[in-house]
Amino acid sequence: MAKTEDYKYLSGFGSEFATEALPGALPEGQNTPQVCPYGLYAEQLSGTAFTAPRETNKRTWFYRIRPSVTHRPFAPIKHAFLESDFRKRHPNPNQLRWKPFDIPKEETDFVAGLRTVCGAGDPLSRNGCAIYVYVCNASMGNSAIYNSDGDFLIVPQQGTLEITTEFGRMRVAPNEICVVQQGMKFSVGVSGPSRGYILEVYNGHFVLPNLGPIGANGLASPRDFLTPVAWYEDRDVSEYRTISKYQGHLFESIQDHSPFDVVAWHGNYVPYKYDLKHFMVINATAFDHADPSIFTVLTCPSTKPGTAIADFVIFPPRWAVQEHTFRPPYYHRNCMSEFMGLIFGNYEAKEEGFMPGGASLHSMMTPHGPDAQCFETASTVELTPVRVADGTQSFMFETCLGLGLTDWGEEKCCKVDADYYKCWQGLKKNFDPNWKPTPKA
Ligand SMILES: O=C(O)Cc1cc(O)ccc1O
Ligand SMILES: [Fe+2]
Repeated sequence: MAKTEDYKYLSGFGSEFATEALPGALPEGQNTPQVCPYGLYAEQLSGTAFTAPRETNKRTWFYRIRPSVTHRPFAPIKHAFLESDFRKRHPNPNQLRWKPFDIPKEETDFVAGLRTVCGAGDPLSRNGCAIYVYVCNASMGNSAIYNSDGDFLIVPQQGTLEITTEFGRMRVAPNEICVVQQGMKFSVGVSGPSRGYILEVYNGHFVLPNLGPIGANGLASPRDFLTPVAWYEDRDVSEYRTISKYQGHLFESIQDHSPFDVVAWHGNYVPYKYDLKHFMVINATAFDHADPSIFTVLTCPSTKPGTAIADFVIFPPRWAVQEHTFRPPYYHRNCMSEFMGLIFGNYEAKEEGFMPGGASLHSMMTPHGPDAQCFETASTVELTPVRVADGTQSFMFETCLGLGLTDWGEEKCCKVDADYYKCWQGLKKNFDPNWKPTPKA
């Protein structure tokens, strides 16, 4: 296990980075010299079409000990809980809540611990998204994975992930998130029972949301996104396994060395992490409840303006100060699908039942909102300035797509809380046709 001082990062979102683990390993003035410094091979990883507009064009140049192509053929491997057919089951429009997902007792690494909960679209036409939980307790050892289908946004809930990538090493603890984009090889180390959530997008890459009238600063700041510095190992082993998730299925190929042999790289197509405590919270300071989009950390846009394939939204600790206002989330019906998870603490609209390591899903147009207990309290409480969500962190993956559940998500996980709907049944009729406004003093 690497020590804390071994983790070094470059700061910036969408930046052009250049980093070398040996001095002079990056060629000067060109990408593909006839012979690269130190006898390295040049290899480009493209994250967008060669011809994508300059503003969105993403690629990185690796200088590595051997090119990635030195592997034996891919062979399919089975995984009981990965699914990419989101129309297999009959649709279920109900509000769903899951109790905390179990972490297996038997040895399970990050890949074996992936479970698809729900999703939309498909990776072949590069349209859609998928939501997973991971539950594991063992490091990946001499194996790595890359996702040919899309980008992974990983949200650890329990246990710190030590992620070795071709770019370098990142340590990602609960209350931090990381993004490992399409095609980037990574291997996950853990030091105990670990659990978290993953949002996968097939369409494109995550970007920071536009700030509009907020101005040039606010929400997640570009400088707080961290990308690892170059790190390599020159390690020959008899069997190193590289797994590709390709068209929703896993394939493995064997090679005789570690794929983490990139001595230097430069480019703007990179993995990154972000600590949620840096989020600069903006919210209503006079009255009413601001829509949760005000808490968007990252968004994967669709081609429809302002409409996301998926947003990653958090509910961070903050002050609530609104006057003459029902402060918790309002009751609503949304044209988008909302999947929520809880990293720690509790969520203001549901003090009970929604637990760390569990989840909820409120699908398109399915009504939801505060439970009966929350409504009673928030309708009568004195409206002094109060801290909300202190010591807590919940989040939402919100998508414009309809989400289909998997067998594991709806049944095999055995965590669906059949009593969820009851939390709203106690909402009373308070209507009084003779009601009169209280005279102002
Ligand atoms: O449903 C939820 O709990 C998420 C949510 C929070 C909020 O503050 C406003 C709308 C909304 O969907
Ligand atoms: Fe909602």
